[in-house]
Amino acid sequence: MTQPAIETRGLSQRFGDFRAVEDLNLTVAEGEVFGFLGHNGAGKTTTIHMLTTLARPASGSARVAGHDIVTDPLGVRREIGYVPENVRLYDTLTTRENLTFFARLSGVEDASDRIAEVLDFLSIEELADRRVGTFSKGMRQRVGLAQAILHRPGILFLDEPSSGLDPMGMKMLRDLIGRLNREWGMTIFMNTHLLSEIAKSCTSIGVLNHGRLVFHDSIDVVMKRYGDEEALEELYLSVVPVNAKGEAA
Ligand SMILES: Nc1ncnc2c1ncn2[C@@H]1O[C@H](COP(=O)(O)OP(=O)(O)OP(=O)(O)O)[C@@H](O)[C@H]1O
Repeated sequence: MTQPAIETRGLSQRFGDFRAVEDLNLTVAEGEVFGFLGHNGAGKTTTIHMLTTLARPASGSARVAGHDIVTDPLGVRREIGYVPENVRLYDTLTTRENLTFFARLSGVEDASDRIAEVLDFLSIEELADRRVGTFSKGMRQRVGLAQAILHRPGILFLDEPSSGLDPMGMKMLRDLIGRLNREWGMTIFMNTHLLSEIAKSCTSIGVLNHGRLVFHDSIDVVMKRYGDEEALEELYLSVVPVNAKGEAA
């Protein structure tokens, strides 16, 4: 059996007395498109920060591509790509200059060939020699995605990739995620608020409520049990109770 792409055991994060992620036990198999769902402040970004080694957990452990996030963070970083919700780029540089800079930083060999390949894959050749400072959210996100996949990572983390995109941008992003998964064999871990995106893109889903995993199953099982996309909402509301103010309780 192949090792899981991601495996966490009792993974927890605290900020002072506040428990942002509590005792997370989660396995994501290789080749999955995993959708991580939850209300604002549920702990999704905090989880991604731990798994991408940007933050050290308070307790518990996790392995990403077989590497321990605490004892072997460089091993993890070599195997992953990460697109944060707000992609950080050098606004005065062009797309190509940004990508060249990041390629050098992460030791990518044959940087110019790799850059040409990702520009072509993402259909953004026309953005190559333009400064990114003037780009729309969707354009910036594609440059962020280009940066994240330059070294052909096995696992790609996306934090709220659909946020701020128009319907066309969302469709384009969904197609790209599908192609990265099918054609490049990437495992995708995606934080999202959007049930519709989960239904269209994901092979499995997890639901986080106030830092705790309250549901995890394959999309096939969910669809069989709940029928359609609307029923996903029913599932979500059944595992994340809502208080009188309409907030996750
Ligand atoms: N550095 C920090 N210091 C203190 N509290 C933090 C810190 N980072 C996150 N938090 C808190 O931890 C909780 C989880 O935040 P997180 O950003 O992980 O949520 P999220 O599920 O990604 O939400 P959103 O969908 O709004 O991005 C929130 O209550 C947040 O305010």
